[in-house]
Amino acid sequence: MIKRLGVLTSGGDAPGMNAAIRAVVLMANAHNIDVVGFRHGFNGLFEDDCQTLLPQHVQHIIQHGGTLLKSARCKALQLPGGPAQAADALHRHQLDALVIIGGDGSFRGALAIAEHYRGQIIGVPGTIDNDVDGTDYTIGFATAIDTALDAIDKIRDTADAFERIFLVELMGRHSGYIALSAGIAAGAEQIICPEFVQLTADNLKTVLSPIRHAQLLRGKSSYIMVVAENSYPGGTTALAQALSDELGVECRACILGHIQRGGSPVGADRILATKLGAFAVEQLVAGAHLMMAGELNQQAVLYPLDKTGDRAKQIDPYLVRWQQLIASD
Ligand SMILES: Nc1ncnc2c1ncn2[C@@H]1O[C@H](COP(=O)(O)OP(=O)(O)O)[C@@H](O)[C@H]1O
Ligand SMILES: O=P(O)(O)OC[C@H]1O[C@](O)(COP(=O)(O)O)[C@@H](O)[C@@H]1O
Repeated sequence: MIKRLGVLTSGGDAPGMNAAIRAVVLMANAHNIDVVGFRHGFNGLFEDDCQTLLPQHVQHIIQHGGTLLKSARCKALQLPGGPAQAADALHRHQLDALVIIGGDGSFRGALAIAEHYRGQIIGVPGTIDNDVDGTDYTIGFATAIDTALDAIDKIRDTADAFERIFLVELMGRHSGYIALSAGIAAGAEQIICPEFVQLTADNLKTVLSPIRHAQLLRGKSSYIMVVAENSYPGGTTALAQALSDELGVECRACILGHIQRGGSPVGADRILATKLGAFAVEQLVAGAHLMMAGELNQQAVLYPLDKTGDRAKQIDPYLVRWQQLIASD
């Protein structure tokens, strides 16, 4: 029987986290469950930084980016004794369950706490990277794509005017979901992400040949390469320099950075966050433990928390083939 539950947002913030907090609080309220929100991710457990969350606290936050509870990465949880200390805090607050809104890193932290915690734990996937198994999409991904797209469209205007080659670096840590999706939607000539190729200074040929081919075919014209972060040693600026040296024309790098994490969540993220936040609470009430509330084929599903970081989810093979086809033309 759940009487009190804790909720926190952890890791990289993602648009839609507020919508997820709102859904958790409103669904808990419908089940007469009290909610305590911990601030600054897991740090809130160590620093006793928390607040009661009532329905009026989550009114009109669905449209806001960021997170009402703040987010952070937490070193203390990774120190020896950290998970036990975090579990003690949950016991002290008499919490029967904890909802963690974050990515697979946060879920690893949750699993570490679970070894010492007597209550139930459930995850809700919130990260712009979409690199979590057990859910087709993570909260924040759709908004990050639209934000990146808006920027790339603008870069296209200036690239067209100057007939320049641009490398636009997008986030994703070690996954290419954002780069592939935004690159496809922007009509980028090339997309470079870890799933396609591991680039080094010695194997630039795969990147150079399509550019040279396009130059032969079209002459001087704008050319946009969307590059997932961590795709090249030294980063995208170094890659732009290496390409400039090889091609003898200036290639410009644009690092989009944290802009991709901000902004009002798009409709798809608000809906996903609402569905998964509400489902997480319902499933806790039904007894779920060490699971993530995800969505597969439009169905809310439970997925084992310890499998969410397996990297089994594949980026769309059809779009990969499409991109390879057009990159060679
Ligand atoms: N193996 C682990 N043990 C304990 N805590 C962890 C572990 N891995 C991640 N965490 C916690 O989860 C936090 C968020 O993880 P991170 O990978 O940065 O973000 P995300 O949840 O978005 O993937 C970390 O700062 C850390 O406190
Ligand atoms: O804000 P920071 O700490 O520089 O982290 C940047 C990283 O966070 C992200 O924006 C989101 O990643 P997580 O959701 O896994 O934390 C990554 O795309 C990026 O690599």
